[in-house]
Amino acid sequence: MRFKQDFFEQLDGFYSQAYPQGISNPHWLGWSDAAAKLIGLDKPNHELLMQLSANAAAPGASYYAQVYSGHQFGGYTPRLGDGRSIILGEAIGPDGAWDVALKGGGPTPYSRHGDGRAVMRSAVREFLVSEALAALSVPTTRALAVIGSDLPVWRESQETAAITVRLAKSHIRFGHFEYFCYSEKGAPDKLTQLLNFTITQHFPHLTTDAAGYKQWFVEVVQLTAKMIAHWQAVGFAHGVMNTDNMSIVGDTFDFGPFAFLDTFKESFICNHSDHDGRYAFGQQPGIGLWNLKRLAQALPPIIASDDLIAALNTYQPSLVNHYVSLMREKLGLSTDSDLDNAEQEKQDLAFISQFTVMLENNQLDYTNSLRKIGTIDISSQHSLLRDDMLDVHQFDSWFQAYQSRVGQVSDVAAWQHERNQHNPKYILRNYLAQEAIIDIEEKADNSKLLQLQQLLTRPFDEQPEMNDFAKRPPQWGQGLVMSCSS
Ligand SMILES: Nc1ncnc2c1ncn2[C@@H]1O[C@H](COP(=O)(O)OP(=O)(O)OP(=O)(O)O)[C@@H](O)[C@H]1O
Ligand SMILES: [Mg+2]
Repeated sequence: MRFKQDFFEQLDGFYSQAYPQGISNPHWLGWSDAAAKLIGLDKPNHELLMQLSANAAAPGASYYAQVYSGHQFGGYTPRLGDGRSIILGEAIGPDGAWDVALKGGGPTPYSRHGDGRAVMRSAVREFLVSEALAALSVPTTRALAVIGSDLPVWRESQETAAITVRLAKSHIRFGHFEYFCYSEKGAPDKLTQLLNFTITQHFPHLTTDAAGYKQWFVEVVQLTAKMIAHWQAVGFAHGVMNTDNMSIVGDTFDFGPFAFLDTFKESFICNHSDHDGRYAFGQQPGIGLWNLKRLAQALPPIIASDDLIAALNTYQPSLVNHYVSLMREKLGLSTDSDLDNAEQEKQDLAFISQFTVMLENNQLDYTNSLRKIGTIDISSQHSLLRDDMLDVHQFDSWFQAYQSRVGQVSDVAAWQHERNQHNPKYILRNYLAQEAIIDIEEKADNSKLLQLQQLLTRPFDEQPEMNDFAKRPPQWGQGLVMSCSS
């Protein structure tokens, strides 16, 4: 790894030095070749294992923990900071630099009462889902590796520690801006310094002046809208959308109790601690806006309020626009119609919503139902999807509208093939991750993890020998809810 240290060198006062502490008996549980490529690495080796398990120093690394705050479940916590994630620096790759962080690397000055560690089950889940989302083209942080150990850690019971090696274009969160607005004296200076750094590093096409700041916030709003549109389209519930888990570059960030939908359910809650459903699947678009408003509230010292409000007003149309275009690809709704764009979008959104309501009413699996679109011959009344319906009348009337919206399809096989490029066959279902974790826990066997990882790097490919991984969860794996004690 070849590092630069821009954050460390330019933002003194925005972090604390924090050295990771090694874990005993480190061993690779998983390694991502695709993530490795991003920072110019090839295959894992012993030297890297020692460095990334913090048993040896990584040449050129600085080791620091950033300070930030955040709104957690609606309430403001004035100081959080990296309590269990230690950044080595920005590793230089062929197409840009990536922060390398050891998540679970040991205590930092921000650990409060925590031990700075991550348990194996949560480290494995973060590793798998980062790479799975990337393969689905969802904007996300990446995971280079997950490293197991025999270091005991205590949660509800004794578990073992692991480290996820996270790669992020940036670790700057909405909460960084909140912290320097509310907690630091002379906030405008610090906020300006942070914003100038953010723009120079991550929005280099913008200028670091009033015009650039204004446009920057518009872009943050739109990147966030785009990320959440992807979540809604792919059926991903994040679970902990606190402002300290919202990345300033619009990447999915911090994987705790996340879940992909099995059965489609707007009110699906994946986080055991989320009693009111604040972060339920269907709430995510609204929470995205709520979080952007909290970010905007921290910015008036440096950006005019009118400009912030104008940018926030672009959120909803931008999210709808991205969501509808992703769903059009899934359903095969072409856009060369006589209607004007806005009217077509409105009609399509209503049509898509009828589709998801129908899935919910019929208690159908979201991913598998969409995948069946790729088996439909639009000129035929019969389909595998129809066979799944409890209420065929509702389906038939929806299908009639679908037929007229899709129109003539001259090459059915090509149309179906195209749908399969947008509707994954395989997602990281919670029960699959759980099976991989149980094998590691009980048999020290990571082969299921490796198999899953391989499978999920090609989620759109048929891979018929892996059919079992596309099945709905067995009884024990339905509606698994994860706790935050990770
Ligand atoms: N075991 C732990 N030890 C110390 N601090 C912790 C621990 N678990 C969580 N924290 C801290 O509590 C806060 C909220 O935790 P949260 O689960 O959102 O983040 P995280 O998963 O630890 O890390 P990140 O947001 O970097 O992915 C963060 O400041 C985090 O560093
Ligand atoms: Mg977090």
